[in-house]
Parts: sequence; C-alpha cells; structure tokens
Amino acid sequence: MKKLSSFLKPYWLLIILALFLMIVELGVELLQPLFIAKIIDDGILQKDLSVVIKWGSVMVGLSVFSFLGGIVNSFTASHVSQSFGHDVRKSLFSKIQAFSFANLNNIPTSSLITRMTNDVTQLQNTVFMGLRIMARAPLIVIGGAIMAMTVDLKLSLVLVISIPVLIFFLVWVMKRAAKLFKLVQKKLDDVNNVMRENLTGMRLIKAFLRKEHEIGRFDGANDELKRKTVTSLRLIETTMPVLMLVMNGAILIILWLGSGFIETGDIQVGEVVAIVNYATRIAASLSVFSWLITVISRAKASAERVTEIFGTPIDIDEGRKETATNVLKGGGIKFVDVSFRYPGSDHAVLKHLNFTIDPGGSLAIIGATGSGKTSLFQLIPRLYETDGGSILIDEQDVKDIPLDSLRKRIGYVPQEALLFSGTIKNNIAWGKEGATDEEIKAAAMHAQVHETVMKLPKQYETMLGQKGVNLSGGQKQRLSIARALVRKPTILLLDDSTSALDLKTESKLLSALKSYTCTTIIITQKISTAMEADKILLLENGEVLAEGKHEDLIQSSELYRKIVHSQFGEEGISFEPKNISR
Ligand SMILES: Nc1ncnc2c1ncn2[C@@H]1O[C@H](COP(=O)(O)OP(=O)(O)OP(=O)(O)O)[C@@H](O)[C@H]1O
Repeated sequence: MKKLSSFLKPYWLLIILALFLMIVELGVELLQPLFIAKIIDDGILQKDLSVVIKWGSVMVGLSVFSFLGGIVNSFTASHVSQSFGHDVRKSLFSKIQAFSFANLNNIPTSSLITRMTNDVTQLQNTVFMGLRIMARAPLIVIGGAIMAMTVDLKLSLVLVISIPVLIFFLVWVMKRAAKLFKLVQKKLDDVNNVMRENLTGMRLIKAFLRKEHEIGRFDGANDELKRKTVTSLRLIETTMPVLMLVMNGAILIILWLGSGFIETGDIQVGEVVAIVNYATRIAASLSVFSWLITVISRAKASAERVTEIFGTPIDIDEGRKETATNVLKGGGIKFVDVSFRYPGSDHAVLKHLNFTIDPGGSLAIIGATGSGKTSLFQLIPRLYETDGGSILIDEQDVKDIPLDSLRKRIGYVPQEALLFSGTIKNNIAWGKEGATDEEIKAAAMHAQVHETVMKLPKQYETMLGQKGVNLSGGQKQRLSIARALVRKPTILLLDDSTSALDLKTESKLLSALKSYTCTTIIITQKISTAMEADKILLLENGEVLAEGKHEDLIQSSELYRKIVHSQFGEEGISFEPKNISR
C-alpha cells in the first residue's frame, strides 16, 4: 500500500488544491441550513423582507463560488487520477519485464493482464472519487452532526447516537466485501484466461470443431464471475435499507421531540428545520456510502493484487557490472555437471550434463521429445537458473556475467517463431537496436528470407499481423532467424528453428551461417542438419547418452544408428558429413 501511495507523491500540490476545493464546496453545503434557519426565523416569521434578500443573496453567491470550485476540483481530480493510473501501469510493466520465468510461472499471464488493466482502473477511479467526492460523504456526516449540535445540543443527540452505530455497521460490511471482491477479481482472471487461450488458438478450435466446447468453457468462467459478483453486491445492497431505516427513524424522532420543544419555547421552528435539514443531508451522504463501499472494497482488493506484483522479489541475480574481463569474446561453452529442475517441480529435467563447445564451433542436439533440449537452451541466457553445476562461457560462470551483456551477445531463435505486429523490417530490426537497412537486408539474405520479402507488395515495409500479410510457418521461422542474425551474436541458439524448411533452403541457410563467427547450438530432429555440426549430442531423459561426430556416433550409439536408419534407411549409415566448422 505504501508503494501505491508513493505514486501520488509527485502530484501532492494538485491533491491539496483538489481537497481544499472540496472542503470549500462542503463548507458552503453545511452553511446552507443555517442561512435557511435565519431566513425563516428572522425574515419570514418576523416579516422582514430585507433579511430574506440579504441571506438569500449570500446563499446564491456562495453557491456560484462553490459551483466554480467544483469544476476546478473535477479537472484536478481527473488529472491526478489519470496520471496515477498511467504511472502505476508503467511501473508494473517495467517490473514484469524484469520478472524471471520462475516469477512468471507463479502469476498466470491472464492475471497479470487483469492486474495491469482492470485492477489499475479500479484504483484510478478510487483516486478520482477520493479527490472529488469520497471524502465529502464522511465530512458531511461529521460536519453535519457538529453543525446540528451548534444549533441545538439536546435535539442533536439523536444524530450523535445513531451515526456511530451506522458507521460501525458500514465498516463491518466493507471488510467482508473486500474479501469477496478479491474473489471477483480472481474470477475475472479466469474469464480473461479463457478468452486469451481461445483467441490465440482460434485456428485449432475451428479445425477441431471445438466451438461448442469453448463456448461451454467460457460460459462456465463467465457464470462463476457473475455468481461471485452478485454475492458481493448482495452484501452491499443490504446497507442501503439499513441506513434509510435508521436515518428516517432518527428524523421522525427529531420531528416528534422538536415539536415538543417548540411548544415549551426551548427551540424555534427554523432551528428544528435546520436540524432536520442536516439529518437529511447526513442520510443522503450515508446512502452514498453504500456505493462508496463497493468502490473502496474493490479498490482494496485491487490494491492488494497490484502490490503483490511490486512486492514480488526478482529471483534472478543481474550479475556484476560489465568489465573488460567479463565481456564475451569467442563464445566457447562448457557445461560442468549441470542439473536442472523447473521451479516448484520435483522432476529433474537435466541430470549432470558435461560437454564443451569450442569458441566459434557448432553443436547439434538430438533427442526425443521431452528429453530436455529446450530446457538446456534456456539455461544459457539464464532464462532459468541451474540447480547444480555451472555453465561457463569463455571460462566465466554465466552467473558472473552481467545479465544484459550475456543476453546481448546471444541470438536465440525459439521453437515457435514469434513475430510482433509491425513491418517486416521492424521485426528483424527488433533483434538489434539501431540496425541499419544494410544489416537488416544481410541478415534476411543469410536467413534465406530476402527473396520472399522482395516478392511482397511493400517488401520490407509490409505490415505483419491482422492488417498485413500472414506468413507461412517456414517464412516466420526464417524471419526469426534473421532477427537473431542481425545481432551478429557471439552465441547462436537455434531451437528446432529449421523444422519447417525444405532440405534445399535449410542447406543454403546452414551454409550462410558459416560467414558468422559465432558458436552455434542447433536443436534438430533431422540427421542431415545435425551432420553439418562439429559435434552431435544425443540427449535422452535429461542425460547425455552419446557425444561425438556423426561417424563416431554411428559406431558407438545404437540409438543414433536407429535414428539414422529411420530417416535414411541402410544407406544413411554410410553418409559423409560436410562439416560446417569454422
Ligand atoms: N515450464 C515448465 N515447467 C515444468 N516442467 C516443464 C516446463 N517446461 C518443460 N517442462 C518439462 O521438462 C521436460 C523437458 O522439456 P523440454 O521442453 O526441455 O523438452 P524438449 O526436449 O525440448 O522437447 P521437444 O522436442 O518436444 O521440444 C519435459 O518433461 C517437460 O514436461
């Protein structure tokens, strides 16, 4: 909560202005019943028109002043609340960017989206209400009671007794409602999650005719959201009748006691009217409370969810500062007894891996699905931390290399090509800030995508995504490779990134990679691709089963022979590798 209030600090002057103007409005409102009492008692009952005109003019003048103050207050409250929302969203976004994968595993993506959007909006609205009207209601209640007491203490005791009882009841409702609204926000996460999965998997859903199933899944989540929201609102709706019952009862008692006091001459008619007027204003303000309780309870739930993100410790050490000694040079990689399990899992995905790749060398990793190939890749740029052992690059432990300078020198092409909305040029340039047109073109040529791009209507300026061209799987893969190549990486990691390419294009691409002086690791299912590397690593169940050149593995590994046989038949066993080592 402290963290959230710090976002208001830069706007403290505007906040004071807004609160001051709100108090001015409030003051005018609280003075009105006194003026009315004066007009009745000294003007109408005494038949003195000048008193009526004098206090009537004061009332009109103050009302105009209060109206203008209200407008300025509204502008100020809008500015402060929108700026607050903007700053919180910005800060949340930066924090999420710094999250490790382990952090991201703990809070689902859909929940992060709801927190950044809906929860921040709830908070933003609460800040606006806080500056515009929220403080008005309690101040009118307290101020109204005090003013009523100044008019007549005896008669005001009715208000002094009933108001604390009501406030106690409201606080109880608010505490319960905050818990319920936290569940509502959780259910909103679930609706967003179904929506996100549905929209990203639309092709699959249509192809598998799973529309009805998806509608059912959405209905389930949507019904749950409705159920929880209705339960929360029902609790809040009980406040209004209770408030009205108590306050109308209080007004009746004031009128009944007041008429007795008028008869005994203890009080004047105008004074009873003024106290009833204060009681009516207090009742109206208390009725605003039932609505404010919804706002505050929701904001409390949202504030907890937003502060949870700010309070999440980033469980990845950024490493030391970049110095002349820890800058990556050749990119030689050494795995020393590396073991790994995903955070929160008991299952060891990688077990005691040991292997070396010379600077500028190449390694192909082959292994069954689920054998741990992608997991191994993710350890190199430290997307996850190792559980045991160490990974050395240029003889330095990756944990000692500053995270930024480590990742800056790695070109990572993930298994699923991910492109962003924007032009082809921007998508390639995304790999290197400030990449020149020549660099972009060279990377595209080496990735074997230049010719395809040149055939598009706007070539490198073609928009990708919903309003532009949608590329084929192989074209997307090649664009992702171009994005990694434009960095001129020291280490290139290709995670099955050539799977959708035909043999000819893939062979051209692998030949083009020779012009890059980088250490390359390529995960592949194809023996023809693996054969091009200096060394092949056969991975099974997270362990290195065999390691060596193609011809060595043919001799030493039964499994490798079986894979070769399955892809090329008997002839494959006598294949000659064309080495791509540099
Ligand atoms: N985020 C995760 N959390 C927990 N376990 C995971 C996670 N990602 C992968 N795994 C598990 O780790 C193991 C290795 O997965 P990995 O993706 O590294 O295999 P792979 O060899 O790359 O498979 P494929 O060839 O199918 O891509 C699998 O058993 C998988 O279930």
